[in-house]
Amino acid sequence: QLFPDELRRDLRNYVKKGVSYVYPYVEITFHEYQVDNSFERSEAFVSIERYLSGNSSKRAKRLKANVIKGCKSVFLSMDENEEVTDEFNGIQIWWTWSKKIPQQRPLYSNHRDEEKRFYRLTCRREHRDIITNVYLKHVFDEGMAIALKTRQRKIYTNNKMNMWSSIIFEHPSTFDTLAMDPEKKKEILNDLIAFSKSKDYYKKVGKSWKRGYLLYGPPGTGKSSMIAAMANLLGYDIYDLELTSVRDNTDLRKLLIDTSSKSIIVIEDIDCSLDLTGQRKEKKKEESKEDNKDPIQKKAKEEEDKMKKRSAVTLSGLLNFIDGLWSACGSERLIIFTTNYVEKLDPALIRRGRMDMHIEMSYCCYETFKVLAKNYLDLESHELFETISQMLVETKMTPADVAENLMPKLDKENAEICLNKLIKSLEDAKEEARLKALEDAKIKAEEEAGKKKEENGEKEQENIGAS
Ligand SMILES: Nc1ncnc2c1ncn2[C@@H]1O[C@H](COP(=O)(O)OP(=O)(O)OP(=O)(O)O)[C@@H](O)[C@H]1O
Repeated sequence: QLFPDELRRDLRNYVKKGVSYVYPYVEITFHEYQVDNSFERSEAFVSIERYLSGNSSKRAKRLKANVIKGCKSVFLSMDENEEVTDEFNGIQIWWTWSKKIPQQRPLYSNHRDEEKRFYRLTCRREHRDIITNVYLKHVFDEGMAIALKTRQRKIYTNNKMNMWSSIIFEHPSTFDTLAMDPEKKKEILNDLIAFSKSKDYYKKVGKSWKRGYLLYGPPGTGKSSMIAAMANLLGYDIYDLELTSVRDNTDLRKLLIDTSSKSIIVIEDIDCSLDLTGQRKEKKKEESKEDNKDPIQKKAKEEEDKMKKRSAVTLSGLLNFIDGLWSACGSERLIIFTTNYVEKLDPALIRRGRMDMHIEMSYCCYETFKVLAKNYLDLESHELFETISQMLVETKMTPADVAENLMPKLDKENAEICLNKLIKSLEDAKEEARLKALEDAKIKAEEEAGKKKEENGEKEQENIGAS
């Protein structure tokens, strides 16, 4: 008690210095909160926690189990004062988790004033450089990768306040369940995997790390299923952008900035979203054609136009969104457009470089059918396959319609009943197509006859005028 405070402090410092002189180890401490009044956990601490969760669950004897918000599995971490050993390039590293409780508690304290949690890394002094320059980067990268792998993925959509709102994304579609030509599927799969591993390549060629896909084809051919399969393959979030709800280009840019890396930005049915079709010059011509349309079609067109007019996003705004300067914020991103009418789109929007890969999702072929039969009926072959194969050549049916027929509706519906149901549907579709072709031919003939009559009438008028 008589020993003065200053002397005690000096003495402690000298002892520490003396010990560190002979102590062959270096210690680095990572606190949970870098600044005392910060509410955000330090990124380094969180990464170490993730990294050690895999490591410590194998080696530590006492573990804590937590369920973390946004994480899909139970998270294991080492318990207090537990030590685990890690090895990196033949070097041993020791990690401990501990906490300090201040002796004097402030009057108004929160939980972080009470205990200060930290990880401590210990390594031999001669390894200091490799640990600080290489090992720690490895720990942070691994921690980040584990966080991405174990997080709950989300699907976002833009709301009226021009912000993203999200729910957990749990679509079951994968490349195994996706029915399409196997060669094409393999090509897309390889392209995606190559993209996800090309960080350094994109840096080398001076391009931001993103890729555009255009998915086109009739409704029900699996465009949305393909997007879900892509997201599941790469572990990306999805941002489903509803362009008609975006007021103008500034709002579009804001939404872009608010997206995260490792994500897919989707604009579905882009031909219906905005007046971006590049056919504005032909509008007048089209308008005269509109007058001849039947009232229901006309009304639908008017509704579509009204939706488009609500937004002031322009084609150039959208092009900037895809590959302007702002698009470089964030990385590892796919931009996907889907459309049922690829010919309606402005060529500038879908040129290579913007939409790097154009993928046609088409009507069901035999290969597509075989995947669906395997998925829905667990069938790899059947005597009716031959008949179906021939019918699919003659009749156009979307995979969605084929799938609907293959799905057993009642318990008593077995595979054969479902296949026969499909055959009946294909026959009906074939007959329908035949009748429609006849009807179209009749209309065309009538139109041509009408045109001829008009021309003859005009000629007669001219002759009368001349005479
Ligand atoms: N190629 C496919 N592989 C597997 N299932 C498919 C495929 N195409 C369609 N389906 C089935 O049909 C349903 C509808 O398909 P999906 O929504 O992916 O089509 P789409 O082309 O996006 O249609 P739309 O253009 O109307 O949005 C899916 O839920 C899926 O069950």
